[in-house]
Amino acid sequence: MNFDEAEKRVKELHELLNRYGYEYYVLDQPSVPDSEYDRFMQELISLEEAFPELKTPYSPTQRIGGEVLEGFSKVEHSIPMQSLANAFNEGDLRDFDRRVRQSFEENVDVTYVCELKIDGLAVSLKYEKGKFVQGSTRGDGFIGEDITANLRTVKSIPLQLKEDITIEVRGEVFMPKKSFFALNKQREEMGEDLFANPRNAAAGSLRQLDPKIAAKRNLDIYLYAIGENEGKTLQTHSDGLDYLDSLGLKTNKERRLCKGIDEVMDYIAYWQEKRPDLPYEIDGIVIKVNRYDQQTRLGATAKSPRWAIAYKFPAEEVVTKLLEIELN
Ligand SMILES: NC(=O)c1cnc(OC2CCCC2)nc1N
Repeated sequence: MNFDEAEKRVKELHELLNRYGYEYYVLDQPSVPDSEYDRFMQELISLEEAFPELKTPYSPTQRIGGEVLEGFSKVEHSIPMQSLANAFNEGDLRDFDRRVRQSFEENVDVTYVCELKIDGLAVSLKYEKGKFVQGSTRGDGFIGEDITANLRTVKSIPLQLKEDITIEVRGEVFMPKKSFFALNKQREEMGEDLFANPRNAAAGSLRQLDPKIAAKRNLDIYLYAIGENEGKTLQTHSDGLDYLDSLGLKTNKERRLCKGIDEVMDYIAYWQEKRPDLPYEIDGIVIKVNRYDQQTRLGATAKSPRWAIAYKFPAEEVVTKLLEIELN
């Protein structure tokens, strides 16, 4: 095979492997057996060995970096990553809804987007012309740490978007419950300290200086906000999440548009009940005003947006928590 044929085949394999990876890790609906994916990956590795100039940082073979980092450099968030104010009961939620509605002329309808509050680590992902170029932790909301090498190992984070646009997105990296229990079982057998919960396990994994360790931790992600966006102009948060889906980014499908606070209450009651059946941990529900123009009107305090609030589930009884761990 000459260089031109190899170049053409490498491009085909990038597209195939990115598509199969997306189906498997983002949609959870693989269209081919793992053996076919592995065969194409092996073919790409061989071609990159035979033609090194065809190996690019965006190749699916390059998810797991080589070197162990000395440390993490700092990253400034051009748009601060805000934190959420908390609500602990129905009264807090109705107060929030009243404050929102009173900020507008009488009887304007406010639609909310309700999302599961993933209990993980908030991160920012930057894509330039469709390529994943930088990932960072939230840090203090203004300055975070560059953990690009570790985030590249998260299989549900695409190295290449379906559109060649420049966009910054935010989301939560988490460790599924099953992976958490398996990791702690392994650490127990090795006489190592156990992680207290999946959130700590995810945070500890992303703090590893060696990407090969992060790569073994089965981390996953749900994106839930857009920062800088040179792509499509959007009117609502719900459209924003659908846009992220269209780019090949992973969003949580349990989100729901709620017309008014009573529907929000129904959604919360449903998930308070169904929460133990989820394959990942959530610590509450995030409620956001859907229309971006209404979000802008509401603005933010020094720390948190006035157009969103986190309803926190009451801390579970330790007994049920331990039982849950045993039963899973
Ligand atoms: N842990 C979560 O699942 C989560 C956290 N934060 C947000 O939204 C913040 C981001 C921008 C202002 C509100 N949404 C979420 N789903």
